Amino acid sequence: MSFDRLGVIGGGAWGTALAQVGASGGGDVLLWAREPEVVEAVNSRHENSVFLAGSQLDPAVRATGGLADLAECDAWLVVTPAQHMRAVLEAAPKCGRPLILCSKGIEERSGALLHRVATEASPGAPIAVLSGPTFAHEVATGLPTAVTLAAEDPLLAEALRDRISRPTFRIYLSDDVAGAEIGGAVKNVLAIACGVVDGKGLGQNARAALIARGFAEMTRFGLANGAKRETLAGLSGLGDLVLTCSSTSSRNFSLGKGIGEGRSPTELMSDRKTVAEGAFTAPVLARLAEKMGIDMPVVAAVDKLLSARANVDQVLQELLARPPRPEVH
Ligand SMILES: NC(=O)C1=CN([C@@H]2O[C@H](COP(=O)(O)OP(=O)(O)OC[C@H]3O[C@@H](n4cnc5c(N)ncnc54)[C@H](OP(=O)(O)O)[C@@H]3O)[C@@H](O)[C@H]2O)C=CC1
Ligand SMILES: O=C(CO)COP(=O)(O)O
Repeated sequence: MSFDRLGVIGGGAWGTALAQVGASGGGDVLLWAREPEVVEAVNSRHENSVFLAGSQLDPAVRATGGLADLAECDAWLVVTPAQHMRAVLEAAPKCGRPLILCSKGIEERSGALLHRVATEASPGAPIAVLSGPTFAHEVATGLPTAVTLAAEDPLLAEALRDRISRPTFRIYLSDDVAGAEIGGAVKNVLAIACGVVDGKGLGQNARAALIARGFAEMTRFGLANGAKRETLAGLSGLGDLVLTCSSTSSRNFSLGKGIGEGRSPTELMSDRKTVAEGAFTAPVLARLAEKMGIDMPVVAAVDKLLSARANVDQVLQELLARPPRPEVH
């Protein structure tokens, strides 16, 4: 298996940063973006001034607005927002190229993890998942980063790793596709909660407690959905949780911070062009947890805040009034 020419589906910050990684080792990359101004900026000025301003791209990254052009590529990195992945893959040519799913979320209407969505939209395509603590702007400038690449087929995983990894973009392999996806999806919801704590001025003790208790929720949900404990404790789970819960560089954390400062979630969401995936994952995750009988109080609190069924003081009071329980269960 060799993947000389990579396709990237999605011209947001992360798709653009991954395109840069894919080109930095000397291979060609074709980036599909919906917006003509992104295609034009990448092809004529080697930048994506809309979603990743300030990063100079390798000239080997070319952009297109035509999904059909991806048929020329040997494998596709799929980097659309989670809720748009199905529609974009359904519209893409059906040529069975390996798909590396790089988005983080759960499909709202089906409750499906993204590898299931991709399997349904692109039947027969081999699937891998790339996830981890990866702010796009840091990756695009070549700062050291490590990720999990999960695939059921070890030969596919190794071939993809050999094509994509760089000294500053280290790839650790796994066979736990569901585990890699669940960590990335759940941490976005927990990052909103940590942003609320910051915006409300609840202190760093509270944030650390939320990260640890949030990790317990991620673990319970993951284990009930086929994830391995060690994947959840690795880069794509705990690693990404720590990154996203500690920085205003995170869109999810910033959304939560705004809510904690007293702004309305609807107003905050309508103002944004970039995606805060946790806002779409929270309702479906809360619904799945309730249906499966999995205790996820922080996720439920974020869902209530986003849907304006409760305010910050009310969810805080509810969380603090929960009966005492053993830490490990
Ligand atoms: N940014 C990051 O640091 C990281 C992001 N991710 C994940 O990558 C995924 C993409 O995020 P990111 O690159 O940051 O996105 P951005 O917020 O930077 O950009 C939004 C993206 O959404 C696309 N989009 C908007 N509406 C649609 C639609 N109807 N159909 C298809 N695409 C649409 C935009 O395409 P268009 O240009 O055509 O408008 C654009 O590519 C998310 O799941 C995110 O969680 C993962 C790791 C790191
Ligand atoms: O997934 C990310 C870092 O790993 C990016 O986080 P945000 O989407 O919250 O910005």
